[in-house]
Amino acid sequence: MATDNSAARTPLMAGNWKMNLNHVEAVHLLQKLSWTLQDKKHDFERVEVAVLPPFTDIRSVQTLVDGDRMKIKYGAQDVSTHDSGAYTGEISASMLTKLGCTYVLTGHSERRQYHDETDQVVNAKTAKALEAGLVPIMCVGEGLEIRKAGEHVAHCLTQVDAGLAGLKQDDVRKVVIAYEPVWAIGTGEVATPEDAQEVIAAIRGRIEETISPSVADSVRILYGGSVKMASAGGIMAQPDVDGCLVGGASLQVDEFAGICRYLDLQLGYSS
Ligand SMILES: O=C[C@H](O)COP(=O)(O)O
Repeated sequence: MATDNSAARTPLMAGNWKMNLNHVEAVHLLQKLSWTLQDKKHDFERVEVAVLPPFTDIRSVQTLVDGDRMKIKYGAQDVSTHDSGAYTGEISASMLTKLGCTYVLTGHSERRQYHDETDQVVNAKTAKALEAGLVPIMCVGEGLEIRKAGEHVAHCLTQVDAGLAGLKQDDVRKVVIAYEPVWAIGTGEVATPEDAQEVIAAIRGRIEETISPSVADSVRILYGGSVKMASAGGIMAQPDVDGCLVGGASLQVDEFAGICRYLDLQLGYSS
């Protein structure tokens, strides 16, 4: 087992807006989120907050974040495996860097499922993101059948191994991994905190074994799947969970702000 170094890993709450919000709605939501968190005196050093808008909103988000000197970070939901050229519809990692993105999702289950992204494609996207100076949030997770068969840990570890294949140790240290059981995404079914801890601890253990204990201690591993304000505290209480990747609830400012403020809410500072 890796040493418990959880205190040294800054929790990350990332809101994946998926294919929602036009650029006007995006600006409105982000302004409201920033005001809400500032009103509540959110400490961005203690819990990092990021939003992942659709590509078409990123320029507006950049202008707002820069103009208002917001501490909220942002990123994209996907990236090309190519650098440039005749790849119609693709967006390169360097284009995202130019727009001030910090993060990019790779291997989200909706990309794997609806766009046939293989582990090899996820690996190539993760490598491209790192090359361009982005932080990949690489997603892994099992479907219901795999969970029912009790093969969820092995399945996720295979995805982790393949997604990180060939990366340098120092690059792996920068990667954020998100464990998202597919059966819990957008369904209202939340994995229990213990379910999340089981897989996330196994992922950390695998990185310790195959890469190094120090990298395993540094890598942030998030949980995603129907996270709400009410469930965030229990999930975050698990020693290996370093944050949440939030879908639906990130479109509701009060819910997402509540998730970002899970520490204050645990302590009873609700207003
Ligand atoms: O990227 C986010 C995940 O797919 C979770 O989505 P959800 O919170 O709507 O279940």
